Amino acid sequence: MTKSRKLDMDEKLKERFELALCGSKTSILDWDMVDNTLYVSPSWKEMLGYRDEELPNTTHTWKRLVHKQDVVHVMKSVREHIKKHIKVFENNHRLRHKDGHWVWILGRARIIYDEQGNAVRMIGTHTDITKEKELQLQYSHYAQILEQIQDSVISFDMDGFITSWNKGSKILFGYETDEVLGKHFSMLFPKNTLDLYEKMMAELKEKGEYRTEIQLRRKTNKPLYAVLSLSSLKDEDGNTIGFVSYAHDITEQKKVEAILLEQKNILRYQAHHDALTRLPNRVLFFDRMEQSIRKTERLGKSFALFFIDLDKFKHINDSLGHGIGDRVLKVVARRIEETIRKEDTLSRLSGDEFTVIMEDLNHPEDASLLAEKILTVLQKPMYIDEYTLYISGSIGISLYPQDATDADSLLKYADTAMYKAKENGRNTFQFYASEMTQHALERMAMKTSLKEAIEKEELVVHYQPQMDAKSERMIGLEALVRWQHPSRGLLHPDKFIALAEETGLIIDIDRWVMKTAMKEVSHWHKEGLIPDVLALNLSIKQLEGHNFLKEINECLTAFDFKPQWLELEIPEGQVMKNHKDSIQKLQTLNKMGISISIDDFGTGYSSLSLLKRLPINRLKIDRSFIKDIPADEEDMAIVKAIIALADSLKLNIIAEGVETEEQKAFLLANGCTYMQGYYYSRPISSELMRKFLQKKAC
Ligand SMILES: Nc1nc2c(ncn2[C@@H]2O[C@@H]3COP(=O)(O)O[C@H]4[C@@H](O)[C@H](n5cnc6c(=O)[nH]c(N)nc65)O[C@@H]4COP(=O)(O)O[C@H]3[C@H]2O)c(=O)[nH]1
Repeated sequence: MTKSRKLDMDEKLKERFELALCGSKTSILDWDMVDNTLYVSPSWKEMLGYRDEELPNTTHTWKRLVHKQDVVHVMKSVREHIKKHIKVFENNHRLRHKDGHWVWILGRARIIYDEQGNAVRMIGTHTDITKEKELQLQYSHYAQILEQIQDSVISFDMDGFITSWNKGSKILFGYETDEVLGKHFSMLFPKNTLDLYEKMMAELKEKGEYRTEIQLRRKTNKPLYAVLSLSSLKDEDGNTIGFVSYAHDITEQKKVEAILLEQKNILRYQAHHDALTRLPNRVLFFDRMEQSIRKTERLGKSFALFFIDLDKFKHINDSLGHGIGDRVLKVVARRIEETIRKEDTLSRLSGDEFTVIMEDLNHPEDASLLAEKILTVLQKPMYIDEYTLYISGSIGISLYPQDATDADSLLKYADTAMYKAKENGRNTFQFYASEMTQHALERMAMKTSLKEAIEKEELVVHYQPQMDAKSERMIGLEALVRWQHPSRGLLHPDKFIALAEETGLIIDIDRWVMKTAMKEVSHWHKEGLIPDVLALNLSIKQLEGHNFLKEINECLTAFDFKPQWLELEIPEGQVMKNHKDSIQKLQTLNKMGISISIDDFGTGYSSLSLLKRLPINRLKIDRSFIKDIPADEEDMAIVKAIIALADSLKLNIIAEGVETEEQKAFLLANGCTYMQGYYYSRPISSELMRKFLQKKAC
């Protein structure tokens, strides 16, 4: 082959090479080591921002552009390749671009040796790997940052198994990498929070991220609170391939917060409480007043405000000193606190002035009962050191909303009333509206005398017959209590039963009526008279009493009274509030053969389901529905509906308050044959009833 032909071929080969590499980031270099010339393809110069003619094809060109720091290791690699220590030359180095920035190059080449084994030529490629290098550097920086940060960064796969664990995680959780890789991420959560963990993972999977403040678990089990951020890890196509967790330790911050909160609470407590008695002070008192006003207004109820001032407290302070005075105030605070209910608020306004907000007031008289109790506990002797002290208080009471609807006025009025109480001789209470005091005092006097009435046997039982209007035959009699008051004459139950119920005296009254009536009726049976069934009014309080079943059994035995002679009437309004225990008792009584009837039926809105559950034999139509028959069509419709209801529930029915022929006729026409009322007889004394029965027997 001629020399010119060979040169031609070389040129063509180079051209093909150039063509093949065109479009890639790779250029050719051909170093003739004998004459030290360097051929570089135009794309090489282009890669560095130069036109072909701007750079001479000499090794000097490369030397001029290479980074000083890289020259040594490039040349070292070349030498090692020449010596055949490495098969292929491969090296990364930087060349300066015309605009000054550095281009990272991957150089690959091979040495060509002549027959004597001398290196004569080195041919290879230069590839621009700047982007890859930058990415690699960036990645390595991120990896270093991740490794160095103090916070925990953990990744885990879709099934929750840990796939990476940085140094911060070791610090935070105390586990070495090999202790946790492949373990489940949930191991970092306290056992009692695993529910929370499940919820968190569900939300993370749904939304792709989750952030919370949470308690986590260290290897040592020492408390760890962290801000935990979780997010999903995605592949190039956006599919979730796992999750990454970032946890920042806030344990110390939490501790500080807890201390600050405690201090804040202490300061708040101090600002709202009296240091001596630990009761709410004036500030908190007004706050509670506002709350009570809002609540009471919403519920449409009322409350009472008590202003309590100790009588002659100054005297104790002056004569025995403030130390003793303070201890007296503490005792007073404790005694009042133990007397009021939990929902009431006792405050100390100043010195010896206390207030009580008595919530949820049903009757203003309840306030007088509490005032009386407070006065009583205050009067008990106090033993302080060697002293036995007797103190008393004066109480003023104002009522929301009757007296005023704002806190300031209520306090002012209670204060005014308290002064009136002092004027009236101390150790007493006074309502702001003076007629209330009168009323309360009357009721209290009534309560005392009612208590005595039982002991003094001032109560009497009257009986009212119950009739079968079809046959005009007597089917039973209802016992109704009366009070033979020494000064006020014969009092009917409407004057004292409500008070007896409020004070609990109803239990004693009902017990007394039960014994008296059973004894008398049993006697009549024995005499051969036929009183039939005795109906007794039963207060729910009596039914709820622990001994009620025992007491009834004792009466049955003592008076030889057959259970089927007895009927117990429970007012519908009280049945509604009844609970399981009482229903069981009624069932027991019913099984014994005692009848149960619902009194005043139609006034208490009892539900059908309750009626079905109760062991009832009879409904008593309330007399308010009978009163206006036949004038009131609505009442007639109600009575018809009650009769139909009793019919469908297979219950016996009786109407009370029957006074006229028309009422009787209406009831008979509509299927109610049993009646009770003035039409037949008013309630009469036992003496008259006995005569009535005797006449009937003849
Ligand atoms: N206007 C009018 N009234 C009639 C007529 N027929 C009967 N009455 C009255 O209606 C009341 C019927 O008793 P009640 O509904 O059980 O209603 C009773 C009952 O709920 C209660 N009560 C009476 N005695 C006792 C008792 O010993 N214990 C308990 N817990 N409550 C009792 O007091 C309520 C009232 O008793 P009383 O005043 O005796 O009133 C009785 C009776 O006198 C009538 O034709 N016209």
